[in-house]
Amino acid sequence: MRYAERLQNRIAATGSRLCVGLDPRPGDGGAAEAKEFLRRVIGETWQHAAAFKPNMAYFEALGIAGVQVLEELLLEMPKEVPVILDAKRSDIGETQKYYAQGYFSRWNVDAVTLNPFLGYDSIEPFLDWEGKGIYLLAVTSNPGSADFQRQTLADGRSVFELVTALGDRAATEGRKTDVGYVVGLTNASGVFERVPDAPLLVPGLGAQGGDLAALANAGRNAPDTINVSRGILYAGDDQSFEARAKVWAEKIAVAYGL
Ligand SMILES: O=C(O)c1cc(=O)[nH]c(=O)n1[C@@H]1O[C@H](COP(=O)(O)O)[C@@H](O)[C@H]1O
Repeated sequence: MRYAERLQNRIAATGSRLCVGLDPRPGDGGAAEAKEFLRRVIGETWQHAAAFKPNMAYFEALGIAGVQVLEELLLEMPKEVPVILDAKRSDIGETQKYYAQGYFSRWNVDAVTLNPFLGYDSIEPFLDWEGKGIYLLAVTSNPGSADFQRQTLADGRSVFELVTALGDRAATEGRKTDVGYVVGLTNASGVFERVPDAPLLVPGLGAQGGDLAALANAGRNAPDTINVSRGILYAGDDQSFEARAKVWAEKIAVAYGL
């Protein structure tokens, strides 16, 4: 089964497009504390999760022990929930082969985020993996997305459309891996309608203040997932992880008109 189909099935089974971001910020307890914390988060939220998204940075920051925690958690995660590894890798094709092998084969994650700046040959090592997906950074949620991504080219296209052209090329070539895009909710104005069919990973909700109204009436049918990390892990209210995930999943469903 292709990645997009698997994700679509998960969304249909749960009625949720919530992607639970796994970005731990432990105290003095370090990697061991992060592991126990994330075990609780995963155990309480998975039934409301269309996907989980661990971001490599938060594990690498804890050193080898942190990466080991990620490796162990990947083995423990409920098999029903696709895992998007947020790695944002970018390198020459020869090196990317090893990232692809590490993530798709050794760790067996379902999808990864990639930075497309090095062009098509840099993503090619990720394109022939049955059942896997990649998300290319198209319009990110930070203010700097205006520096390159939302600039307009002489022919009227936006720079991010050069990114979506890479996915179109992969589809035309009949590659096995599904190509989706990262579109930050905070900068999504005018973007959703230009990528009608691709699966989107949409961060920026919660702590970054993205407005779900940007999704309403977008008329999307693709298997999009909307990420919330701090809004579930560190909301600073007296709610459980489960209650927070449920509320976000419901808000997203309403915005999508599910
Ligand atoms: O690729 C991403 O997931 C990503 C892209 C982007 O444009 N903006 C963005 O915030 N992210 C990631 O999404 C998560 C957002 O976390 P919260 O702001 O805590 O919900 C972090 O892991 C970010 O690194």
